[in-house]
Amino acid sequence: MLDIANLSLRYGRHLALDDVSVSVGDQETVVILGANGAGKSSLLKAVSGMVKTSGQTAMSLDGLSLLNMPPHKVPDAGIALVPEGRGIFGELTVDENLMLGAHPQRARGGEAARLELIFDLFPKLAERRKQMARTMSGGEQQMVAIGRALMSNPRLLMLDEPSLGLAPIVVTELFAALRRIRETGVALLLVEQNVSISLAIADRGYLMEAGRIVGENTASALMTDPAVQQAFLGGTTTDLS
Ligand SMILES: Nc1ncnc2c1ncn2[C@@H]1O[C@H](COP(=O)(O)OP(=O)(O)OP(=O)(O)O)[C@@H](O)[C@H]1O
Repeated sequence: MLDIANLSLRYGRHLALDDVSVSVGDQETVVILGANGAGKSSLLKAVSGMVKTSGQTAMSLDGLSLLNMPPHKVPDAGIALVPEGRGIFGELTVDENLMLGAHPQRARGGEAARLELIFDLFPKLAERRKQMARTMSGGEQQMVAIGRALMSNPRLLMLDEPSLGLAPIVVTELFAALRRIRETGVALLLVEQNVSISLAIADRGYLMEAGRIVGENTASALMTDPAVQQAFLGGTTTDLS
């Protein structure tokens, strides 16, 4: 579904992404693993049209080229991003934040059904619909950010470090919701440093280092890969079943 080939990206003289090729199949969950500064956020920003690529980059969703697509058109193509830091509007209520996600043409008419799905996934939001977002906990704000992305009726949901700064029990709750979202048929492209829990919901994963893809395998193979264990996991795994 999402095909990225030979993606290169520069910030001035700094080559942040170097010949990166990544794909996400229909309804597939794919995780990009890598240390700080590896280029993970830049990859998601490139797909969202928020940064310009260079070189021989090819990027498409079901054959529709994403290169040169204006960023505000990307949600119309069926791609939603939950950015690092969430990007929600603190002075707006939960409902207002959610409705901001419903602007693409593909989301029109389905707002009520999507709200129902979101409140089923995150009952805490249903109880706090009129609450100002800035007064909510970090975990609840992340739920608002994911909910807002779902309001756009995406085929591909991209998440940039959704677990960042959250307590383990909240992370477990969020990832259980992500697993349910994937069961609704939405493909997920997940950038994470919490390797254990992200591999637990993923089909496949890529390892990224200094702007390059240095490994790729099924999630189960990566989970037991000694190199991954040593670099990220400290010998532990998470069971979400
Ligand atoms: N706007 C920018 N201008 C200049 N350099 C940037 C910019 N954004 C990112 N970089 C650099 O590009 C590299 C990749 O950054 P990126 O944020 O994509 O990495 P990351 O893997 O997501 O890291 P993190 O987990 O810390 O967010 C880093 O060296 C970073 O300093």
